[in-house]
Amino acid sequence: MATALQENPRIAGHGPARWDESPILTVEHLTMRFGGLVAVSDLSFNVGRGDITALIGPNGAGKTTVFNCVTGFYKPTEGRTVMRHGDGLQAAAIEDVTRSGLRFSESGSGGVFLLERMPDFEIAHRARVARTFQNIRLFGGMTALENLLVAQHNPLMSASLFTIGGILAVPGYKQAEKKAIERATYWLEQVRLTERADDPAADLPYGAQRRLEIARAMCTDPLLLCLDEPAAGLNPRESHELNELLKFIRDEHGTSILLIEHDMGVVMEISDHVIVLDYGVKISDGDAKHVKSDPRVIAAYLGVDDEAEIDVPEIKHDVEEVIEEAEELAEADKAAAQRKAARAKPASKSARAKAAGRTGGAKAGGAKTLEKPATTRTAKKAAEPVKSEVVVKNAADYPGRQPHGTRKPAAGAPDNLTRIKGIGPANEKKLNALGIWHFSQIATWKAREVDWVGAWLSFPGRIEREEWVKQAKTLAKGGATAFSKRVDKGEVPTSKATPKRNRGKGGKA
Ligand SMILES: Nc1ncnc2c1ncn2[C@@H]1O[C@H](COP(=O)(O)OP(=O)(O)OP(=O)(O)O)[C@@H](O)[C@H]1O
Repeated sequence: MATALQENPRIAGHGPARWDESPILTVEHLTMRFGGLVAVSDLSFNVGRGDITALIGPNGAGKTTVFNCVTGFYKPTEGRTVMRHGDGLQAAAIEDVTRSGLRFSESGSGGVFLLERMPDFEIAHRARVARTFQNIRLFGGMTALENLLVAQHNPLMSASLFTIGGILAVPGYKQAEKKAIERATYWLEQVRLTERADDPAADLPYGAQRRLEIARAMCTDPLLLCLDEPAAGLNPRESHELNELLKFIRDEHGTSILLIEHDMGVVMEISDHVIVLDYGVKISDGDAKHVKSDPRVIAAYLGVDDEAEIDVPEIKHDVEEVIEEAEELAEADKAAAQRKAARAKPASKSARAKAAGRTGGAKAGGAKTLEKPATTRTAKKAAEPVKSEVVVKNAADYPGRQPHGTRKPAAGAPDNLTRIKGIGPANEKKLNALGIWHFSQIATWKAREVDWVGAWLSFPGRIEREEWVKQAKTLAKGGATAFSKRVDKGEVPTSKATPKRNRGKGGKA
């Protein structure tokens, strides 16, 4: 059987691996339905041999579903997933296996494996695809070393000839056991856990448990390592160490890596190839540089919680432009107000007396006078569409109507708009620049305002899909949504921490 190292064109000096020329994994027209829900729709992509490939996308985009299909945890509704050992596309061999109804064919150092036809244990041990999970799944009561030995259960069982050969310590078994311990020791060293080899896995710190999971997967000697959010919960130092570990696995062992990750720092730094999903559909596919500047990716990420981690110069430019316009306007208004004040005559005696009378009335009448009902004129004014205080130069270029915005938030404190699902920190900045600070403002938007904002933020339709207005109505009344509760619990990173005392009413941060 060829090792990953021998198969890696990067290491063999054949130049950089190109995922379409030398794919280790090919996903073709993959569709996964759960009842009426299409979690993944007609998805195709290649994972390059010896590459680190990242699968990214907003929450619910379908990433884990793809992983579950590739690793045999789900049987896809439609589509073909091919794992290749050995060089080249092996197109003829793949067609032969597909037609024959077999699950795989192996020849010498090569082989093609139709993963959708194989059970998960066979995908792991025969197709040599290993995985880790979003939630750590170590054997907590076993030591770190034992976890790595259990991962090698298969070769040990084969060596014992599936009999009591292990207990009798037949030579083949002894040799296999020695190899298993050597491999486990090697990987413990690589993930810097040698000192903790005899500690129960559950006693290890979180970051160490994540590394141990990767070590355990590597003990199965995979050609493709699938990692589901390996950086989740890691601090910046641990994330950096993870990057180094993954690059080491790729460069020194030639293992191809398919990675789901929300941490864009990790994705952009180490990925050779990035595939972006949104609502189960591929929206971008290329190297990190290409994907980072793809407008479809920017639009998709504008709506999610971790968008701040994406470097999107286009947004910065937009925001700066709008803020600049707003500042110019404010300056002009201030100058006009000063000119008007200078021109104004001092108030007449009768006007002063009238004003004094009103004040006196208020004092005498107490709350009744202070809570004077709105006049017909003010009520009428409130019903009319109000011209926004924040003027956008090209407002007319967008469909619909610019919503009313105010230069300053009421009572000096804006709401935490990122408590609305679909508004991330970058969007919040753009909305603030537009004078939108409060849930109550978004709650008043009608279809025309939604159209305008959708076009201005460059993602038509998204606001309706995410139901910003509905969420804003609930939040404006001091209620909470399932998403805002997750933000309040700190499960979703946002631009600012929501203090506990403010989580109820309005959720000001
Ligand atoms: N077993 C299942 N049964 C029903 N629906 C499911 C199942 N697994 C996933 N889904 C749905 O499929 C969609 C995609 O989910 P998936 O977990 O693949 O997304 P994801 O991109 O991995 O999200 P996240 O980044 O939040 O982990 C979601 O709408 C989810 O609710």
